[in-house]
Amino acid sequence: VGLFSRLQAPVPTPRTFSMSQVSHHVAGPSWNLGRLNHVAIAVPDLEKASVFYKNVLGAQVSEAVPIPEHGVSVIFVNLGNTKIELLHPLGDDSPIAGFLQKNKAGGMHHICIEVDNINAALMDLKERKIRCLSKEAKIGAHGKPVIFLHPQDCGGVLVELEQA
Ligand SMILES: C[C@@H](C(=O)O)C(=O)SCCNC(=O)CCNC(=O)[C@H](O)C(C)(C)COP(=O)(O)OP(=O)(O)OC[C@H]1O[C@@H](n2cnc3c(N)ncnc32)[C@H](O)[C@@H]1OP(=O)(O)O
Repeated sequence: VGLFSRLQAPVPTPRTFSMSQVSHHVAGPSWNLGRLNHVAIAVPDLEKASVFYKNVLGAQVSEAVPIPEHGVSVIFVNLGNTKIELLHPLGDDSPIAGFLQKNKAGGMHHICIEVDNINAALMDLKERKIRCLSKEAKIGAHGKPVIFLHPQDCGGVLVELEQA
């Protein structure tokens, strides 16, 4: 609720965020929200999903990349202005195993939005009682620091923030 009510609150002085070519309103006192980095989709069969995006939709699709620190294997689908991340569980306690148990056919798992200062975002969101799912930022799929925000505090959507 906090994140959304804050985004809807009147913004006194719109400023631009130089990382992106698009103008964005100020997201907080010391950090700014940027582009949509990716939409992540959990899939029960990575190979099948890869074939769908590559051969049926004609997208540019990477090889599968194991990311043991996050308990997932990932395939990146390049869409030009953003990416789709196809996620499959890796290891015994993958954070997406439960999601796939509940959503057998797979489904949209999270969105990832860039920020210009992940540590400032983390501190600010904690103060606003938005639950961050790790104590500090971890290195994400693109080699940059990321944090995840609890879906129950973000309108039912698991939100990842990535340092741009
Ligand atoms: C490589 C990296 C990257 O991109 O950089 C990645 O992708 S790593 C991608 C994988 N890593 C992560 O997801 C890390 C952050 N995720 C987590 O810490 C966890 O998965 C949670 C989001 C806290 C969910 O934990 P867990 O599955 O144990 O709990 P749960 O099943 O009891 O779910 C608690 C509540 O959240 C909801 N819930 C669970 N997963 C959800 C999701 N993906 N989207 C929206 N809601 C979700 C459940 O329906 C439930 O709501 P109700 O209580 O209303 O029924």
